[in-house]
Amino acid sequence: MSSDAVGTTSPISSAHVEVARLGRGLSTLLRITRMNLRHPRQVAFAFGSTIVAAILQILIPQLLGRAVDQTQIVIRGGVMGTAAEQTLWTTALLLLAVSALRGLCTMAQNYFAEAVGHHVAYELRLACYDKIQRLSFSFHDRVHSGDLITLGMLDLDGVRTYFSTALVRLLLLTMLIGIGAYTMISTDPVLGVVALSFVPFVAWRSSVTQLRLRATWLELQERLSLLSRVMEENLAGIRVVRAFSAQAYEMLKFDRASKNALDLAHDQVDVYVPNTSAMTLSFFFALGLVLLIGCNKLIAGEIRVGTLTTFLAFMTILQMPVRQVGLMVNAFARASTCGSRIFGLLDQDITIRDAPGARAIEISGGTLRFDNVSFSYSGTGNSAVLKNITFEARRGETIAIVGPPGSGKSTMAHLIPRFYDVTGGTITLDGQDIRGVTLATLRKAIVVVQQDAFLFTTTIENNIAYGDPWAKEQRIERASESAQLHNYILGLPAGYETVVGERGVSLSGGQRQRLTIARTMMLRPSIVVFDDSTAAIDAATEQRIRATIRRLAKDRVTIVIAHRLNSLMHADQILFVDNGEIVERGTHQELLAKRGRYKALYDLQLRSGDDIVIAYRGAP
Ligand SMILES: Nc1ncnc2c1ncn2[C@@H]1O[C@H](COP(=O)(O)OP(=O)(O)OP(=O)(O)O)[C@@H](O)[C@H]1O
Repeated sequence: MSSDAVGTTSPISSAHVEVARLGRGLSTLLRITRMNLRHPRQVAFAFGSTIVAAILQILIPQLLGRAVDQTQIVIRGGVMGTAAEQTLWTTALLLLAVSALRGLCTMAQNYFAEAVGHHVAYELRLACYDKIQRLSFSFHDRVHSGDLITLGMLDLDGVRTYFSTALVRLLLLTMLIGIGAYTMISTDPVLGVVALSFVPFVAWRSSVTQLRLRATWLELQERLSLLSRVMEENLAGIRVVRAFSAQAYEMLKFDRASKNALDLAHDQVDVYVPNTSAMTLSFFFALGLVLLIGCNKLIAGEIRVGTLTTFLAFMTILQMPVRQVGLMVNAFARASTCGSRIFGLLDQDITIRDAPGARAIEISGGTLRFDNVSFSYSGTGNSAVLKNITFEARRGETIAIVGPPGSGKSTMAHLIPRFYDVTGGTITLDGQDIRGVTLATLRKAIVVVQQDAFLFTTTIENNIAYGDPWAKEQRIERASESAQLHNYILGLPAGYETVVGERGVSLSGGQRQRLTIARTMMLRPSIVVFDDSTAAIDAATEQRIRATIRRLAKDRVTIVIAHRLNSLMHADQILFVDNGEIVERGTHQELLAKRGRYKALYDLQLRSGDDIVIAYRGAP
């Protein structure tokens, strides 16, 4: 048990953890900064316009002070007054020009800073999407798709805003506070210190507020992600929900998740409101003190009205940036957390990939061989799902796999296109270990027709031609004919142009299956695995598809996984799998003659109405 778990963490070890976390945070920020710097022109324009905007902003209080002094001289009148009137006009025009120019510079700063952020977000979005396409199935088994969507939306936004709200703001605040403090203290040290007295307090409270809000914000993100997961699952399983009349239960689940998010939103208000008031109070307190001391100094003739005006204007100008120190600190912290999550995904090891020097697969005889194959999802020898599987299938042969639910049939199918890698033994295709050939050529040669028929939200034609988008119309039609779908499609008002999928025409389970079979037939694979893919099809249609599959099986290896024995009786070899092992093998006749598990299942299926699972258990 770790020391953390028993609550005896030593201060030294927790300090190490903190240092390690800080190191990781810094390296993440450096990595994001490097990505920003890959856009040097926009970065230079953003920083350049920030520097000019800051200098112009600092000029404004000084021009105001001068204008007030000149106004006093004008009011006094006389020759001096007439001369001052001219200068006052110049100062006023200068003030206008400086303000306008500062506005333009701030616009340029925002424009270029946002542009840098958006470019970086675009690059990261593509990199993440590309990585998700290539990551192994074992990764997708572990990570919920809702979490990946959160990563794509919220975390990317945290990195996108890093340049504008952290780096550019750091430069702006350093210049404004630094030059502002220097100008005020060098003009009048006492008044300068009093005027700046609110800065440390506001900067501190603003940082604390933002960091506390951030902690709750992260928690809120977790809770919102849970909320979207609940919603996603509800929508995906809407038929199950309705069938079980579980709306009230689902509503309760959603309400609970929603309430959790609401509680946290209340906590955020509790942090935000008192701290904002304290910051405002401290600013006005400092402003009052400056007025009090400034007026005394004015009466004593130590400073001019213009100087006091400059101080008050400086304070007003500084107030906003100082309050934003917290936003800046938060932007650094947010970018560090969001960035580390994104880089965590990008740095994921792709376990299933081309081996160094992998070559394109060469199909000659088209012989598939499992040699003493074992497999476990955890990657270790423990809890093996498959044990010592050995069989061979030659071109033109059909191998059928049958066995109780959970016995490992689909797992066997998933090992052939390397959705997972074997943990022991080898799988070869024409003598080439499938781990030594390129994945792209392997997966063109081997296609698995899955149990759940997934369709994209596009036309029937595009769905069928998914593996070969440039295929000619006749080929698409031939594929759908062989899947017994052509006549049905012609009967639809838009024919092959009918949009299917989530927002399109609904197809029945059987029609969806036939469409995926047509999609597979387009690829002309050397090995095709039908993973219980005719389960949702009525017996008559299944028989017609089976005839087609048999015709197609002539020049390829066909593997059929099915529970209905009439789908696989014709196979050249039937493997009866139980608990990850082949317990019986042979042709239909041979297996019947053995009078073992297969025969028991066959007898049961002859007597319609019995439960298939009883037969699996009731082996003689
Ligand atoms: N992605 C996965 N991660 C971990 N374990 C898994 C995964 N997929 C399947 N399993 C486990 O592996 C075992 C074999 O599953 P598999 O899907 O291969 O069985 P099957 O014979 O095809 O079952 P069915 O006939 O119900 O489709 C089961 O115990 C299952 O729980």
